[in-house]
Amino acid sequence: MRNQAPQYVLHVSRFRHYHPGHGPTAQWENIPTFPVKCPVLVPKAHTWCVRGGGEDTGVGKSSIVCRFVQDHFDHNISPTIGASFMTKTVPCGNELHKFLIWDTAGQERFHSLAPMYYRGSAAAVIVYDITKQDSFHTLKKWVKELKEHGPENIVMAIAGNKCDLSDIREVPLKDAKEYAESIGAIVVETSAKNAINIEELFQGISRQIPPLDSHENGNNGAIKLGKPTAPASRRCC
Ligand SMILES: Nc1nc2c(ncn2[C@@H]2O[C@H](COP(=O)(O)OP(=O)(O)OP(=O)(O)O)[C@@H](O)[C@H]2O)c(=O)[nH]1
Repeated sequence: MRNQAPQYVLHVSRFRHYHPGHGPTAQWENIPTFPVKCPVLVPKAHTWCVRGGGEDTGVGKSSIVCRFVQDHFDHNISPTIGASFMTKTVPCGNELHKFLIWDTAGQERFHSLAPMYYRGSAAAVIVYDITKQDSFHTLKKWVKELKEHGPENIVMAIAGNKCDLSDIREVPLKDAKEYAESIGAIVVETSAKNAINIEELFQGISRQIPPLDSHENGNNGAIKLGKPTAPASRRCC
C-alpha cells in the first residue's frame, strides 16, 4: 500500500549569541558547538540508512535541510526514518543565529512522533510539492495540528518545493500566498535541487522569531542547556 504523500515539517529552534562590535567572521569562532533546547545529539553508531523503494517520492524536506546546512543535493536521498537532526549557524546583522533543525519523517506511520519535535520549536517549516496538489491539502492538516497542539507563538513558514518543475505544477503560487496570508505564515517557493530561495526561507524565519530572553542566553555568554525534547533517531543524509 502506498503511504500518504509526505508533507511535513522541519522544526526549527534557534540560539542567538551576541557579540556586538565584531563582524560576522570575527564572531565565528565563538559559536557554541552544542545545541540549546534540543541537546540530543545522536551518536553515529545509532544512525541507520534505508534506501527508498522509489514509490514514496517525498516533498523534499530533507533535501531542503541538506541544501541549507551542507549546500548539497542528492537525487537518491533516502526517506527519513523517525527524524534527523542538523544545525547551522548563520550571521544575521550583528548577531549569530544557530538553527537546530529536526527533520521529521513524512510517512504516515511516523505521524504520532511529530508532537515530540514541534513542542519545543520556535518555528515550523511546512513543505509541499508544487507538482502535487495532494501535498498542499495535507499541508493544511499539519497547519491545523500545529495551531491546535503546537507552541502558542510558533512561527510557521510554508515552502512550496520543487519550483524547478514549474512546467508540471499543480499548485498555483497565488493559492499558496492566499492561504499563507490567511494563517499569518511566511510563504516561499523553493528548489532544493537548484538552490532557489533556501537561504531566504531560513532568513525569513530568523527575522520572525522574537529575541530570546537574556536569562535563556545566559550571562556573559554562558549557555543554559535545555532538557532533551525529542528522542534520538537519525538517518544518513
Ligand atoms: N526536482 C526536484 N526534486 C527534488 C527537490 N527536492 C527534493 N527532490 C527529490 O524529491 C525526492 C524526495 O526528497 P526528500 O528530501 O527525501 O523528501 P522528504 O520530504 O524528506 O521525504 P521523507 O523523508 O520520505 O519524508 C528525492 O528524489 C529528491 O531528489 C527539488 O527541489 N527539485
